[in-house]
Amino acid sequence: MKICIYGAGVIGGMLASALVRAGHDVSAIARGPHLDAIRAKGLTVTNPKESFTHKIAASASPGDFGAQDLVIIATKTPALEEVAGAIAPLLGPKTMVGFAVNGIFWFYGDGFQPNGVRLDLSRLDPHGVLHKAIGAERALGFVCWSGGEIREPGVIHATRPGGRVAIGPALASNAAASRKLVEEDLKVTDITMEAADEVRVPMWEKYIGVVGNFAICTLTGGTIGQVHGDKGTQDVLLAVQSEADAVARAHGFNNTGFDIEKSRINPTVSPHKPSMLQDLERGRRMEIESSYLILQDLARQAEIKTPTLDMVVPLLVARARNAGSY
Ligand SMILES: NC(=O)C1=CN([C@@H]2O[C@H](COP(=O)(O)OP(=O)(O)OC[C@H]3O[C@@H](n4cnc5c(N)ncnc54)[C@H](OP(=O)(O)O)[C@@H]3O)[C@@H](O)[C@H]2O)C=CC1
Ligand SMILES: CC(C)(CO)C(=O)C(=O)O
Repeated sequence: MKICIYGAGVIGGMLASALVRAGHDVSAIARGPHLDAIRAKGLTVTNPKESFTHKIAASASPGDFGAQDLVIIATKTPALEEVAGAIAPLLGPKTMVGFAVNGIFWFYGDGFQPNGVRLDLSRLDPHGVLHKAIGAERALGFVCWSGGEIREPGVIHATRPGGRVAIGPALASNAAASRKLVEEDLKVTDITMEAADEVRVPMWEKYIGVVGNFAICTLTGGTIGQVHGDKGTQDVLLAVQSEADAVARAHGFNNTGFDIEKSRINPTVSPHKPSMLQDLERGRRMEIESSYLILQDLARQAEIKTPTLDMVVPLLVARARNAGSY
């Protein structure tokens, strides 16, 4: 397949490497020193056990590549509007577009209406450019559990080998096409790729699992292991996760897998700093809208009380603003 990775950072780079190894014709949209390094030395993706370097076509300009079978957008969400403005050359009539991003998908409310809740997700596509330039008809969610960091331009380090990605369509009418893509066409073996007919299920599962870590690691500067290792910070992060779980339940997602007692008994010992904290430390824009403000919106729309979130979010917004990251 002809696959373009739009934003070959941590997640985009890991996916690009797995897709090259599965035999696909992979190109990457990148920019700055990262682009220069990929062009000069190839894209290197390492993990504690392996290292792969791939010579792939890379450019800052989508016009260099033409229509693709699949485009996977793996930028941070604040860049999505800009990506929507530039993506046209990569799109043919049958191109599917995957969104490998954390948080609530911008298309969450397309073809989905929970009983009794009036959804308004306009915050995630304020000028409607994602709907106009890409559209829910060709959109797929890629929910990624792998983590890592850009070690230096051109070099991505994954915390561990393998990983898990759940892939599913924005619209239920595309479930069969999406399942075929995952189960027959992608042929990725190094990462576990699962087809999800309703991608909102793994979206909530992942989101509820990280929404507490993101905020508390970012506010404290600690790793996931550190914030879980302290009962006080763990209590706060689990309270945020419980509130997110309540919103998911109000939308009919009753089995996200979140269990407050299990989360407490098995604290994560990960030395990973979540991507949001990495963004803060590197002065990059943070995913405040798609990971936090939207959750408050959804909670209010569903009349769910979120007292912990309502204390944590203003602190996070202030932290991000003071660092120039929001
Ligand atoms: N990092 C992680 O461990 C994980 C991240 N995620 C999620 O995955 C998504 C992607 O995150 P991550 O991989 O960390 O992101 P990164 O910041 O590592 O990578 C994004 C890349 O896209 C580039 N980019 C952004 N806009 C453009 C543009 N207009 N043209 C060309 N290149 C562009 C960035 O360049 P530049 O640096 O110049 O902006 C950067 O190299 C996020 O939603 C994140 O929350 C999910 C699981 C784990
Ligand atoms: C790797 C993981 C799960 C850690 O919270 C993540 O999603 C991130 O850092 O963005």
